[in-house]
Amino acid sequence: MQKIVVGGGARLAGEVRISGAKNAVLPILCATLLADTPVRITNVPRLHDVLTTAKLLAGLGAGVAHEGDAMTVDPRSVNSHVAPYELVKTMRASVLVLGPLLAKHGVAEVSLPGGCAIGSRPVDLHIKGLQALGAKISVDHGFIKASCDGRLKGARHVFELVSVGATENVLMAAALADGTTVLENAAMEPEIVDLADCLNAMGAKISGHGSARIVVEGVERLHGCEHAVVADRIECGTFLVAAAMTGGRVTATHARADTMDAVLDKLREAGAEITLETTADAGDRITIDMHGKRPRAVNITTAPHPAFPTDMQAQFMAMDCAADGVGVVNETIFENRFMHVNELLRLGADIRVDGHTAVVRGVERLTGAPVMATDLRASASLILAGLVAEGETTIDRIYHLDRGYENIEAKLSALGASIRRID
Ligand SMILES: CC(=O)N[C@H]1[C@@H](OP(=O)(O)OP(=O)(O)OC[C@H]2O[C@@H](n3ccc(=O)[nH]c3=O)[C@H](O)[C@@H]2O)O[C@H](CO)[C@@H](O)[C@@H]1O
Ligand SMILES: C=C(OP(=O)(O)O)C(=O)O
Repeated sequence: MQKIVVGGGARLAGEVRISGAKNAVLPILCATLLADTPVRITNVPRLHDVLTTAKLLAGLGAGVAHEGDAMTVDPRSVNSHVAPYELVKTMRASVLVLGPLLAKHGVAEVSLPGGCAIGSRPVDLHIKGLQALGAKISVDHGFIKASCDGRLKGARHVFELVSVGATENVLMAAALADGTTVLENAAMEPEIVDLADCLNAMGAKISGHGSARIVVEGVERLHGCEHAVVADRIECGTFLVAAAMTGGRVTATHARADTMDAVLDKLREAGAEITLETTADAGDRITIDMHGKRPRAVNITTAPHPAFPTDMQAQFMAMDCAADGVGVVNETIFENRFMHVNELLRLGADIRVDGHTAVVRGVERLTGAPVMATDLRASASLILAGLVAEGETTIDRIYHLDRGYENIEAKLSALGASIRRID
């Protein structure tokens, strides 16, 4: 099994190009099932999760073609409505074919995704939202079985909790429903905005996306379009934290600063100078300069967008481990998203966990050690800690990392990090 070896001590400097967002491209690829002509998606990151989604779509019968950073999906040949356990278990986002298959074909069978390392992750809110649009749904032998007579019907639906995936599934289904759907307490993440923008380019009539109230006037058909995936704010944040921890100066290009307010504010609080520049051909350029200083520890509380993202919690915890002072980290989204703590402790960190709160006392020096990645962002946090630890840190189970980071070792090497992949 492959591992990543990180040597500590280099101060990062240079430019890094940010890829398209994993959490935007996955729902968008599922949304292509709603169209009746081919959809071309660009700025597609090369990620394992994208390959899994391509396999899932091909398994449903869609034509899928890759060409550089573009993917074209032809949904006209779809002839199955089953998302099998083998694919869903490796990628939870597979459940996002439920709404599109149901709305377009009137029937869908999707394996229950189950939990994962970060928590139990139920899909009850997806099911309730689709039922509000008139779907008949049962859970049987580990599968969600959904059907509807004719078109789904527009309705007003209030989500009990803010859920990114449930908002996406119901939004996609509502796009082809008969009548108007109003979604209240909807998630406001930038990836939802990107999905809605893509659906609108396909002919949908969606407004209010990016707010907690989304209005969807259902249409009878959606057509192909070309859409460029929004920049990955979590990948970008991860590189900015790497620069902050190493006292470096790094410019992230092709980024979207307006999706990253909470993260940029916390980096400023940690002592970083942040400069933003909008360009015509390279998106936003976000420069972080620590002027060689060690970061100050910061407190963070994760919450739905626009608050601090749970997907950046592990990386900021890694920063606090090596920072000056004490940082308190509150995780309010997932019940079990502290799996990285025990691995960070192996590198010499000082962390006390009490329920959903971790108190992190920055230490002068972390020390390299063999560690194990437990989930995607935990893997990233271990790389970050390794960048400032004395000696070498070897990270096992890096397949998690390949789900969501495109070429992370090449991008970090280009910034001067000592990092390599070994078999
Ligand atoms: C592919 C993708 O975009 N993944 C992101 C998405 O995951 P995902 O869409 O799975 O996360 P949700 O926003 O749905 O989860 C938020 C909370 O709601 C709970 N919940 C969710 C659905 C449901 O039916 N019932 C329920 O109780 C979850 O257990 C969790 O506690 O948003 C998360 C929160 O920003 C991110 O960490 C993930 O990176
Ligand atoms: C938790 C994440 O992804 P997923 O929902 O695909 O597991 C993530 O991107 O950090």
